[in-house]
Amino acid sequence: MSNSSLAGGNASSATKQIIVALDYDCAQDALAMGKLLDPSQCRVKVGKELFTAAGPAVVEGLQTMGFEVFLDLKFHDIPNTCAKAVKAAAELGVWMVNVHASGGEKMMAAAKDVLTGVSGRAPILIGVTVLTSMSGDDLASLGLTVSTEQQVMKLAALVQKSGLDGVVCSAQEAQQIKQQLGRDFVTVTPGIRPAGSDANDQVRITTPEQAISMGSDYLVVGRPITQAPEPKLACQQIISSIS
Ligand SMILES: O=c1ccn([C@@H]2O[C@H](COP(=O)(O)O)[C@@H](O)[C@H]2O)c(=O)[nH]1
Repeated sequence: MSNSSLAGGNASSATKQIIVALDYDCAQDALAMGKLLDPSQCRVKVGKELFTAAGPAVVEGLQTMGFEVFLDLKFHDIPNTCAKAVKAAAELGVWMVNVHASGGEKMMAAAKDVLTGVSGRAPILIGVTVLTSMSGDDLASLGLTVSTEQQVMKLAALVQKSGLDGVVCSAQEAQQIKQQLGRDFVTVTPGIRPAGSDANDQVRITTPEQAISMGSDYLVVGRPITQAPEPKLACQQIISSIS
């Protein structure tokens, strides 16, 4: 069974819906947080800061600890370069990888195509729609005169047309995406904030419970866990709140 067929519509009844964002500047801190977490209860995300600082070795280290890794590098380049980056990610054995939907259909289709030639289990490939840190005003400053919801839906449809498995979006848009693009189309939602916690630089936020009720498949949670006084407890509380 491919990774893709394990995702989407099945995920809401499965475990491991929490993806902890390990936004650190060195492998040591990321692996130390990994030791506090349980790979049978959550997945982890390696993003631009950690990967740039620590490279593929940190991905391998987390995999050795038993974690499935979402490599969140949001590739956005010409089709050939983007596809080769996705292939390199697949060869690292990551569980999920992403590209920016605004790279367009040709870029996304090339990224999907390259995975057919990868030996072993291909990663779930998703497209980033509108960053959860962005508001309608931010879109307007880019010359986009549509609402965030309209832009997310437009890009999500393009992601699906390009053959990818799903999208990164806010949980606020997850319900509409599921209604229009089908329940098997995966929704991965950052901007998760337990009630009372600081929004930081996030704009389109929901609580974990709201995200699940809106149909989100995977909830990306960083600072509410990694900067909590007791990260292990914070992670367990979020898992309990959606179980
Ligand atoms: O639209 C997006 C896409 C990616 N992210 C990433 O998710 C985490 C969120 O971390 P928090 O500390 O919970 O805010 C972070 O790694 C982002 O790069 C996102 O927030 N929004």
